[in-house]
Amino acid sequence: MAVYTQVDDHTLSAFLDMYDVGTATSFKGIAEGVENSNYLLETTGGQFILTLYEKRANPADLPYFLDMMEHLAADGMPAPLPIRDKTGASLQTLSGRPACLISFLRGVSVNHMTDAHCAALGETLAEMHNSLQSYTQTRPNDLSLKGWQKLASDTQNGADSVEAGLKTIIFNELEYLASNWPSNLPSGNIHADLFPDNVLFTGTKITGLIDFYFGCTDMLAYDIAVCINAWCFDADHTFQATRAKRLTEMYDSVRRLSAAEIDALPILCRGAALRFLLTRLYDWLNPVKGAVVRPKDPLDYLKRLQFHQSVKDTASYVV
Ligand SMILES: Nc1ncnc2c1ncn2[C@@H]1O[C@H](COP(=O)(O)OP(=O)(O)OP(=O)(O)O)[C@@H](O)[C@H]1O
Ligand SMILES: N[C@@H](CCO)C(=O)O
Repeated sequence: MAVYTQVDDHTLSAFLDMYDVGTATSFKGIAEGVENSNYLLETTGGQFILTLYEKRANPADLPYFLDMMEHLAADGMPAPLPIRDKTGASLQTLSGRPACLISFLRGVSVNHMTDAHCAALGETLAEMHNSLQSYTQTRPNDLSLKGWQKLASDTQNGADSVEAGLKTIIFNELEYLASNWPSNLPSGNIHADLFPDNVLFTGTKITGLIDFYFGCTDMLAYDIAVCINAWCFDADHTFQATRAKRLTEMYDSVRRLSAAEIDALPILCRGAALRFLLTRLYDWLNPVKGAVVRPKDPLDYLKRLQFHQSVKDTASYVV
């Protein structure tokens, strides 16, 4: 359960006094998520999510994430709106942690992804990228090549205990990516972790994009590659080409993909697969003491990586 920091009623009421949101009528910890403590809060003024940022969040990055959400929400995108307190600040301190109140978004995340969900995702992702063109803050992607190299070193002693030969696979892939990683593709601010649990749907309409805490400045097409990995494989790790094609087709209908971006999709998908393989491997080998949440299986992303390595041309991903 992702509630690491408990907030008592007295502390909550003093916190809410700083805002114009009324008084609490319901306050419950949310079980999903692993990074931060999240509460669902209902007040006489509406429904909100209260997040307390835990140790892995770098406080210096929080204004970038919150302003990104605010920019998107102000532009009509289905992103949470950080609520400003009576002094105009959206970042606060609560129970010794940086904390923020954001608007509650309706919708449910899907476990069974369909072509229609992926089409909606492609369209919304492109709209988000277009909107973020006018978001002027930047944040380097610390989970790109350099970050992967560090994670590979940090996990090299344990990798083969998870799967024989995994260490060699990781280092060979890193060498390939380091020599071939694209550098001249259109870039901007991206979500970088738009997994199904971070997208809320009502039917096949997207009503929420959440969890912007890996947001960063990188190649826009890398965000598509993250989504292809997260949305276009079945539970048995079989690639679902039609889903990927609907995703890229609808993306392209909103923001035209250049030939260079399309050509780069196979390598970007390899990089994105390695990113989640490495972070999951690190978490698998370094479980947090007392955590109830089970680490996610790194090998899901080894299978995706191996699929992308086998791809001969971009026809697998685009119409
Ligand atoms: N604005 C929102 N509107 C509705 N529900 C939300 C909102 N923000 C978060 N949630 C709910 O809280 C849960 C956890 O949120 P989030 O994914 O941001 O947490 P996290 O600890 O950063 O998770 P992760 O492990 O995915 O990084 C979500 O799965 C969702 O159920
Ligand atoms: N979405 C990630 C966790 C947060 O980065 C994963 O499934 O591995």
